[in-house]
Amino acid sequence: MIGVIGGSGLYEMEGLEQVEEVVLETPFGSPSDAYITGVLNGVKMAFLPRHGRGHRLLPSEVNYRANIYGMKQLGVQRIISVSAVGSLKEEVVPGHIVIPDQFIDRTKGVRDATFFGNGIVAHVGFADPVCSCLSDKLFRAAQTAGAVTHKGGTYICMEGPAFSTRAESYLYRSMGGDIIGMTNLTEAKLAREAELCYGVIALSTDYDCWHETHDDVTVEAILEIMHKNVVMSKAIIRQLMHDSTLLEQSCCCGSALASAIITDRSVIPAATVAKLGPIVSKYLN
Ligand SMILES: CSC[C@H]1O[C@H](OP(=O)(O)O)[C@H](O)[C@@H]1O
Ligand SMILES: Nc1ncnc2[nH]cnc12
Repeated sequence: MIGVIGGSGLYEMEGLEQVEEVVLETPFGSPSDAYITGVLNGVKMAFLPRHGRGHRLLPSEVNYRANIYGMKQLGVQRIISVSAVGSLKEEVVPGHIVIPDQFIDRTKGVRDATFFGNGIVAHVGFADPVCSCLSDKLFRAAQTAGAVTHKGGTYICMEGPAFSTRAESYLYRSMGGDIIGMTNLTEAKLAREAELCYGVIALSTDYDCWHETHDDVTVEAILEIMHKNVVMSKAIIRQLMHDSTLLEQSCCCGSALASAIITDRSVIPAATVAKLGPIVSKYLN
């Protein structure tokens, strides 16, 4: 099953058949909203609006653990994130798509970004934080759907909710950032821990506040361009469902925990084992 997490401007997926609304509770609390499951072009899909329907949750308030855990419970193996981002590069024009392959963490540590703790320690590899196979497919689907698409790029993940200062925006450019947003890094970490492929369709909406001849970013400007971009992101997802290799797994996302759990199995508390069951059980027996 394919999971789609819709960001700013993408709160529903049209065109699904056999639609069901699934309300889940997880050991990590409530996901952002009910999951919408269904079938798109013959492929099973689960959709979740990251900020909830009506956009009620700040980037720091989103319960990323519950969202990813819920996807795992539903049987999802690959997650596609659709996100609005600011552009930090002249050539990433608002309206373009970026399929990022790196992140720089500028969050402030107030988010829960691991499933581990409470008696079980694991350190997953995160050198390549997105699934390159899924990202390749997203790139091809975006190009076929007619979007100007940039393959690869570094996503700066800031805490927000206020946008960056001009000095920060210059700094992020000098650090090699290509795009900036507030959500994807946390999700990517949790998806890796849950052994799910994770790929991003980033929709460039603005030039943040570094560009001399473009206005500073505002929510109004983002939403104006998002209305057009959301149509494109839906077209890309529909296109992706036609990819006959979509469900083939040639990456190693599905075994990310194989050498990551360091804790002696005999000392892991039973309650922790129960809580993390869908994620770790195959390594504890
Ligand atoms: C509404 S603009 C700022 C907001 O948009 C992006 O969210 P998402 O990644 O969910 O599309 C950005 O990260 C901020 O949360
Ligand atoms: N300039 C920006 N900064 C952070 N998040 C964003 N999302 C869209 N545009 C953004």
